[in-house]
Amino acid sequence: SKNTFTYEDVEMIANHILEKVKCRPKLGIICGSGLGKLVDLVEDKEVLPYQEIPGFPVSTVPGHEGKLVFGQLRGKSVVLMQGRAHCYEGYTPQKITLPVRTMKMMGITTLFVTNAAGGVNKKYNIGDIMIIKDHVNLAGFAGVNPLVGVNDEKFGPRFPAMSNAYDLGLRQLALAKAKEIGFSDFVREGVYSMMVGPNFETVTECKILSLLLVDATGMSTIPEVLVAKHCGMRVFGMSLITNVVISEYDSPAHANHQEVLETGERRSKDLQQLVAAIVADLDL
Ligand SMILES: Nc1nc2ncn(CCNC(CO)CO)c2c(=O)[nH]1
Repeated sequence: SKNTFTYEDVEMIANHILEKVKCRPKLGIICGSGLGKLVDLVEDKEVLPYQEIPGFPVSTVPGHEGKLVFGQLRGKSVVLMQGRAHCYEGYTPQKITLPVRTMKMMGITTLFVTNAAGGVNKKYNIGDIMIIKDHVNLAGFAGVNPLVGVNDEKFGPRFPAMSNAYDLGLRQLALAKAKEIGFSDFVREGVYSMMVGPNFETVTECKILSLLLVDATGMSTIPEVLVAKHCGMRVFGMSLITNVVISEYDSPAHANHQEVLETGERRSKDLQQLVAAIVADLDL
C-alpha cells in the first residue's frame, strides 16, 4: 500500500474526513497502549474507523482499536486517535505519521501524544505518569525518521528545530493541574526514548539508556512529534510507566505486553482525569 503522501494527497484525505463529521477539532490526542479509554470523556461523539480513511495505517496490536473519535472534551472540540500504528508492525515512519499531517490539514493546532513506556529512571514506579520534557530519537539514530526524503515547504522547513519540542507552557499547565488534583506523588517529568522494537530492550541496552539521560523508553510517539513540530503544532506528551526495564544481568524478571495492558487499565482513570483537567484550561 501507499507509503508516501504529497500535500495534495493529505488535503484530499482531510477533506474526505471533514465531509463525514460535523466537528471541527483544534486539539488532537493520540491514545497509547491501553489508553483508549480516554474516549469515555468525549461527548457528542462521531466515530470514523481508520479502514474508512484512505491511506491510514490500521493497528494490528492488542489494546489498539483503530478509529478517530471526534467530539467535545471539557468544552473543547477534539479528535482522538484510538490506537496508533507502530514501526515494529512494518509501517514506514511516513505512513505512521500520515494521521498527524491529516490532523494539521483539518485545522488541529495542538497535539497531545500518550504512550505506555518502560521506566528507566530507577526512582520511577509502575503506574507513574511521566510528562515528556524532551526525547532521544534512537530510531532516528538508525535512520528511522518520517522527515527523511523530499521536503514540502508547505508542511514545514527542510531543517526543523526541535528545541522546545514539548511545549513548556503545556508542561507547566500539566504539572500545575497534577498538583491541583493531588497527583504529585506519581506524576514525573522526564526524557522519553524510542527504539523501533518489537523486542524489548536487553539489559545492556537499558544500562545504555540511563547513560543517555533517558527516563522512560518506548516504541512509538517520536515520529508523530517530529512531524507535528515540523508543521508548527504545539505538542504535549505523557508516558504511562507500565513496567520497569530490567537493568540487572541474570534477573529472572522479563518485560511483557500483558503487564503493559494491565497497568494501562489500572491507571487509565487517573490519566483521563489529568488529561481532562489540562484540556479544560487549554487556550486553543
Ligand atoms: N521495557 C519496556 N517496557 C515498556 N512498556 C511499554 N513499552 C512501550 C512498547 N509497548 C509495546 C509492547 O508492550 C506495544 O506497543 C515498553 C518498552 O518499549 N520497553
